[in-house]
Amino acid sequence: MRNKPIANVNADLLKERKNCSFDIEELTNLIDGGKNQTARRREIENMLLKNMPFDIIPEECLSAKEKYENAVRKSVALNKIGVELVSQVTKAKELSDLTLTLRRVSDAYFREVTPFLLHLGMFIPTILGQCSDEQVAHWLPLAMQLKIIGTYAQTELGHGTFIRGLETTATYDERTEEFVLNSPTLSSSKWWAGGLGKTANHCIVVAQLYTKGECYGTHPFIVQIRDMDTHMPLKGLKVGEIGPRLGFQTADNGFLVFDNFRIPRDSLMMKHAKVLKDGTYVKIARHSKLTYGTMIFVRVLLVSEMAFNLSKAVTIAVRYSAVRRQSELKPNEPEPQVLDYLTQQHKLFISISTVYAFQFTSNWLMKTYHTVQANMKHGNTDALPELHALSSCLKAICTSDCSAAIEQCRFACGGHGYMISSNLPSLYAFTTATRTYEGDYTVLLLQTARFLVKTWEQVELGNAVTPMVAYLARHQNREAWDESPEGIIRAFEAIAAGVYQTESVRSVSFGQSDAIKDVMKQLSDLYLLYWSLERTGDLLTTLKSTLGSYDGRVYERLMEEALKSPLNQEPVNESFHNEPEPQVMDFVSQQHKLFIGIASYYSYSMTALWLWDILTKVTSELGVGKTDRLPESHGRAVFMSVFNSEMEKSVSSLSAPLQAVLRQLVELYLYYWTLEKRGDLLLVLQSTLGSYDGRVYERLMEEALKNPPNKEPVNESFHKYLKPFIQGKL
Ligand SMILES: CCCCCCCCCC/C=C\CCCCCC(=O)SCCNC(=O)CCNC(=O)[C@H](O)C(C)(C)COP(=O)(O)OP(=O)(O)OC[C@H]1O[C@@H](n2cnc3c(N)ncnc32)[C@H](O)[C@@H]1OP(=O)(O)O
Ligand SMILES: Cc1cc2nc3c(=O)[nH]c(=O)nc-3n(C[C@H](O)[C@H](O)[C@H](O)COP(=O)(O)OP(=O)(O)OC[C@H]3O[C@@H](n4cnc5c(N)ncnc54)[C@H](O)[C@@H]3O)c2cc1C
Repeated sequence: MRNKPIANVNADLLKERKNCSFDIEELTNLIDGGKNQTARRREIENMLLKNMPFDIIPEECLSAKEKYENAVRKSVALNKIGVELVSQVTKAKELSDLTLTLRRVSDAYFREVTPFLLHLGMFIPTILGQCSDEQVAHWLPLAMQLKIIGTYAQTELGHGTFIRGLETTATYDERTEEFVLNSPTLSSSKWWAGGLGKTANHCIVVAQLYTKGECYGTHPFIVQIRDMDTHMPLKGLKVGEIGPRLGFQTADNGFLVFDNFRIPRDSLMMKHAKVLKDGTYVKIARHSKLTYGTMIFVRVLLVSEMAFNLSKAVTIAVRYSAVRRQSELKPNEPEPQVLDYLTQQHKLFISISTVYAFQFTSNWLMKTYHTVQANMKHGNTDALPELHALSSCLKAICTSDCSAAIEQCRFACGGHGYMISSNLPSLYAFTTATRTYEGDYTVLLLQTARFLVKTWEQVELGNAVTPMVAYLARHQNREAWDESPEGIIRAFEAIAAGVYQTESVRSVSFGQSDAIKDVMKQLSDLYLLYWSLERTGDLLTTLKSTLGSYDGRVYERLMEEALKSPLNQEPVNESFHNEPEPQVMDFVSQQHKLFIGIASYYSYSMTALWLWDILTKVTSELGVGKTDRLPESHGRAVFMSVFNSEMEKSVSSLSAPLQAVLRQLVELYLYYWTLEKRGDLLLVLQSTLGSYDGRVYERLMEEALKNPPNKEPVNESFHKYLKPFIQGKL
């Protein structure tokens, strides 16, 4: 059943909806994956609407502590319903649909995120992907029913990207059949894990595994960190909240430090490697990077997360643009809806098509992920490198594009878009973090480049490559392909666009009406055209250069091109008879280049005169050999102040017009360098990362320890909500 129409809807919005060229319900079904899925989603939404507590005071008006407690209160209520619903599900497909629906609907209750995000998004997937069958049988029911609450602690103060550089150690002690966890340095402190600060009582810890005196690299361990009854941190651990951040304010991201903390041998997640009782290390995995599996899974998830978050932002911006009227186009006529401005449409429409590009690609990527997983169950890991490259690339691009597009949506809403209540700032804060976490943007693109370069080598050797990269061979036959980074990136953009094109066409090819097909085709074309224009430079398949041609016929080509110029098609241009061409001096960009040169000349001359006076004094006092080069900013300050004061002294006797010109030059010099060097001018950095002494990790930890949530070992929401929930008494 469709949702009931709401009374008192803005007339402009009603008008826009009336103008829609297709059946909205049909598109809704397409997005949900079918009529039944739409009906099921609405059923769950309605049930949650009836049972979930809403905020009385807006989340953003609460203190950090209250925000966290409020988030726990709502998470517990949501998870109670979620656990109940999950227990009724029998099929894997139903479970994944349900999880997706819960994830989507949960956003109605959290402007920020739930402290359970890592439990659901990484703890459970890691149990599934890294535990042996017996371990899954033990841990999964506890995690699914939220009898335990977990997180994923891989990143440390000193290392996030370079996983092999992690410093936390897990040393096997065969006498007691335990691993001993240690954080040997400050930089080895675990940092960032969501839910770790106050909420989780279990944690997946990634540590360097040592047994019989040998290091076997990083491995995941499942570790209890807090007492199940009192919630107090266990002995041998220091755990807390890392402090305020741009977004994720209710995710209680935490730190964790180990001091000879002992855990049983079977805490090692043993799907891909085991340590026997006597300390013998046994490798099971056929591929050395299978322990990185959860990261691939979350990167795949993030493509759909970006589609969802951008869809919210662009819905907000489009609706508001229909309601908002601004500016007088014609006297005495009503102000137009801002949606009618072409420039506004330019901001919004590409975001709409991007949402569909992401969603279709995400559906396809998830299917690909499951196919590769199924093959790996039978021992075939051949497709893993490509899945890694593909998920890395798509995750990097979609998270980056999504936060940029949300920023555009905010711009499209003018000043009101800056209000927290518009939800656009929170959406931006959430998505901009995704560009960094689960693999930094640049780093992941470099992983993809590495794969492409290797593929390219195979192509050159004439070896077969997978269908997804077969175009590399096609390119090679047609023309000399540019193997520069731009060329590689361009090739991957072509893949992403290709997937979208084929998937969107495939998805709309059955059942759907012509009206929907038309709209989808338009969106698809818009996405392709937009990016073709954005990346015109990358799309030029030859260098298109007279100077860089393969045959080196530089002068011949220059002349050939010159003769093609339309100006050369007539011997005398009509401007000879009519208006003269402007002098280049009249172009502002030319003035920009020249005037600062003139101002600098005066500045240097004045400073030179002044410097000459003091030079002898300085050299005799310090000795020429000992004087260091002046830092750039100091030099610039000298130029400015001398120019300013010396100019004042010298201009007083000059005529008024010349004085005015010279004063303008002083101002130009000062303003130019103020703008050029504004970064250096911010003297008070107020930053843990940018302090003069470089004590980055010490300062991060000092700040974290000052954090109010760390003043009490157990937050009261544990006794009020978490404990009764975990113990089934709520
Ligand atoms: C209500 C319902 C809710 C439902 C859930 C909702 C979910 C919502 C979604 C959000 C979910 C959770 C929030 C997440 C919060 C954030 C969590 C985190 O950030 S966890 C930490 C993540 N950390 C990273 O991603 C680190 C990034 N670094 C790396 O991935 C790697 O270190 C590296 C790839 C950069 C390099 O690794 P390294 O070991 O140094 O590799 P080498 O250079 O030695 O070798 C490269 C070699 O390995 C291949 N490789 C690398 N990675 C993989 C992989 N994952 N799989 C397969 N192969 C891999 C690579 O291709 C090279 O191969 P060669 O053959 O040698 O070329
Ligand atoms: C909101 C949020 C939540 C998080 N949650 C978790 C969590 O739950 N669990 C967890 O374990 N972690 C978590 N993280 C940590 C996250 O995974 C890391 O911050 C991320 O992987 C980036 O690593 P880094 O911080 O070490 O950055 P760095 O690697 O130090 O990056 C700094 C700069 O160096 C560049 N750089 C680094 N290496 C290279 C290279 N090889 N080539 C070129 N450039 C390079 C990067 O591009 C970047 O510009 C979270 C982070 C955030 C922001």
